[in-house]
Amino acid sequence: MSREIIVAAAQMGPIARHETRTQVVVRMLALLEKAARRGANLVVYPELTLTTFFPRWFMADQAEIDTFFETEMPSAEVAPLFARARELGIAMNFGYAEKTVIDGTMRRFNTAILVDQDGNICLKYHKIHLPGHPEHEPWRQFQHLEKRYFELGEAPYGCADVLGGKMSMAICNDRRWPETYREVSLRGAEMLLIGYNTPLHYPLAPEHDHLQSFHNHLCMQAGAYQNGLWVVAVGKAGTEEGVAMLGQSCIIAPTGEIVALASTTGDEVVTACCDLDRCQELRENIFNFSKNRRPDMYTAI
Ligand SMILES: C[C@@H](NC(N)=O)C(=O)O
Repeated sequence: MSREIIVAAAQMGPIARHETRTQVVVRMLALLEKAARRGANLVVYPELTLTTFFPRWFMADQAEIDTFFETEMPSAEVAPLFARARELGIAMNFGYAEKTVIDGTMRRFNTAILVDQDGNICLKYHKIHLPGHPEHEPWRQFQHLEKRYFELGEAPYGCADVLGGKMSMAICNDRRWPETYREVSLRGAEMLLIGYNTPLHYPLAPEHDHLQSFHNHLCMQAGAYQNGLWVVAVGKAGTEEGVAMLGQSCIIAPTGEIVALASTTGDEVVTACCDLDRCQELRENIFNFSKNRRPDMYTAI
């Protein structure tokens, strides 16, 4: 089997609060068709793809909060996306807010799924680094209440065999942590799929606002290179409900080079042919873990 796959980063422009899941799926389908015309085998969408980034609002009413959550996947609204991707033989990754019963308890997670080319969900991930704050903080221009609306994921990063390669997922803030890349790399991942929603304004350190796109690429390019894996990073971009969100969705080679980069902040597909064997360029050389890594010396972690 060929180790080259064509990957599409399907950036989404803003999604308004009033937009329905059905309207969003129409946009996702348009991106899927565009990716298919470019021969894509895998399409990657943003974090919380199906709705606006609702943690920007404080809501006290759980029934209102739950309108942003999915209780089944594929839901009736998302089923046409699954059906079309399966028909085209395309695997996909997207994020959504998940409400699910585990051991008799209602749980809520910021979730990503990997759907294989036959339409089966082969990997699910619950975000483990939840940014923001749990209480209403009116001094902020907008809220970031992920710590209020979601619970921390309790399972480590997973890895699945898809399209002849080993794929892992992470979500948004996870990409800033070096442990994320090392964890998935040690678990064998050759490609890491990341969706994000990143406001350009960071209320805790506004003096860094101008560095958002630099920090975005800095951590992912370093993570790709230091672990010898492909990174596919896809944002929900543009001005969403008055909040400017980072675009710059990209595909990064194991060398750390950006090989595809979105140039708008709207719905846009960028593609790259990714040879999974290129991971060996790093893993057999400078980052040959078994030969050169010194975990016995890293006692602080
Ligand atoms: C602010 C935060 N957003 C997110 N959705 O996790 C990040 O980009 O790190």
